Amino acid sequence: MDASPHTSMIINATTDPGAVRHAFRAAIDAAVAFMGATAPNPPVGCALLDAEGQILVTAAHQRAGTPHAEARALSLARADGVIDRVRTAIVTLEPCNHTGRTPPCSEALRDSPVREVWVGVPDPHAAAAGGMARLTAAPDARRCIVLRDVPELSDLRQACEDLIAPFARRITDGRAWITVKQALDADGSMIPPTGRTTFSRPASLTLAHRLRRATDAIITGAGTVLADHPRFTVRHLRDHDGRAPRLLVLCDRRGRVPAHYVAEMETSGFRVLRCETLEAVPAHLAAHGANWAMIEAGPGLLREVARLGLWDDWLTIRTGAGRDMEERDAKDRDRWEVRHRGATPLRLLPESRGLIFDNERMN
Ligand SMILES: Nc1nc(O)c(N)c(N[C@@H]2O[C@H](COP(=O)(O)O)[C@@H](O)[C@H]2O)n1
Repeated sequence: MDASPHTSMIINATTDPGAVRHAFRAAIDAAVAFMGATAPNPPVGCALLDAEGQILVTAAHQRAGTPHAEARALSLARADGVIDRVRTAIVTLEPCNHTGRTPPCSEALRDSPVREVWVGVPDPHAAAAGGMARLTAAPDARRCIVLRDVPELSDLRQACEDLIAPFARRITDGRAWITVKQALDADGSMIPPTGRTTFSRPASLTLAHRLRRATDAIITGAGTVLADHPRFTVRHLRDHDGRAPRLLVLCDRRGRVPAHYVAEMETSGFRVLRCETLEAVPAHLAAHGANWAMIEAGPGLLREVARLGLWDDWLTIRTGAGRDMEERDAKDRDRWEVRHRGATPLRLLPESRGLIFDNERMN
C-alpha cells in the first residue's frame, strides 16, 4: 500500500506503539460515549500524551456547535496545567481545517506544543478535511501518521472507520446509515406471548436501548404504533444529557397514526417526520442531519426494507424461547446475529462487542 502523501512512516514516529494503541482505545471509547449526541457531526475522540506516552487528557466531541474533540482536549490540558507537557495527539478523525460552527482544529494543534499527530481516518467531508496537509506544511511542520499506513494497528483503523461509518455515508451518499433491529422467538415470531411486552433477555434489552441511545433517528410503521403505542425511550441505561431532539420517522402512507400520538412524541423530545415512501427515508433523514437511524417496526415494514435493500446492518436478536415462556431453559441464551457490509458502528456498542463475535460470553 502506498504511504499517504502527508505522512511520515511509523519508523519516524517518536511515540511508543504500545502507548499509541492504548491511547487510541481511550480516544475511541471517549467518542463512543457520545454516539447519538453529535449529529450532524460525527463522534470523535482525542487523547493527548506526554513525551513518555502517558495519557494526560482524553476528550470527545459532545454536540454540534460545541468544541471539537481536539479543541476540548487542548483546553482541558490548559485547565489542568499540563499543556506544556503535551507532545502527541491521538485523534480518531483527521483534524478539521475549516471554520464551520467552530474554528479549525489544525490551527489549534499548531498553536500547541503537540509535535506528533496520529489520525485514525481521513475526514470524508471535503469542506472540513485538509488538517493533515495543514499540520505537515512548513514552516513548523508537525509529524502526522495516519493509521492506514500502519498495518499493525489495522484493528484500530477499523474501529475509527466504524465510528464514522454513518457520518461518512451521509456525507458521501446523502443517505443516513440504517440499522434494523429485530427480535424473533424460537418459532420465528416477532410477537410476544399474550400478557408480555417482550421475550428478550435483559442483556438484549440493554443492547436495544444502547442502540436507541447511539442513533440519531428511529424509523417505525403505522402498524407498530397502532399495536404497541411505543415511546422509544432510552431505558436500562442513561440517555445523553441535553441531546438535540431525536427524529422519529413515521411510515404511514394511509394516515392511520392519530394526531395525539404525534403530539405525545413531540412533547417527549422527538421531532416527528412523515415519509410517503420508504425509499425516500434514508435521504430524507440525511437532509435533516441524521447520520444513523434504527428501524423498530413490524414484519410488514421489515419485509419492504429487505425487498428494497434499504439497510446497512441487520441485527437479529433470537431468543431460545418458543411460544411457551415457562418451558424456557434457564441456561437458554438469546443469540445476536448481525449481517452487515464492511464497517459497522454496531461493533462499537459495548454490549454488542462481545456477543457479535462470541455469543457464549454474554447473557
Ligand atoms: N477532527 C474533528 N474533530 C471533531 O471533534 C469533529 N466534530 C470534526 N468534525 C468535522 O468538522 C465538521 C463540522 O465542523 P463544525 O462543528 O461545524 O465546526 C464535520 O462535518 C466534520 O467534517 N472533526
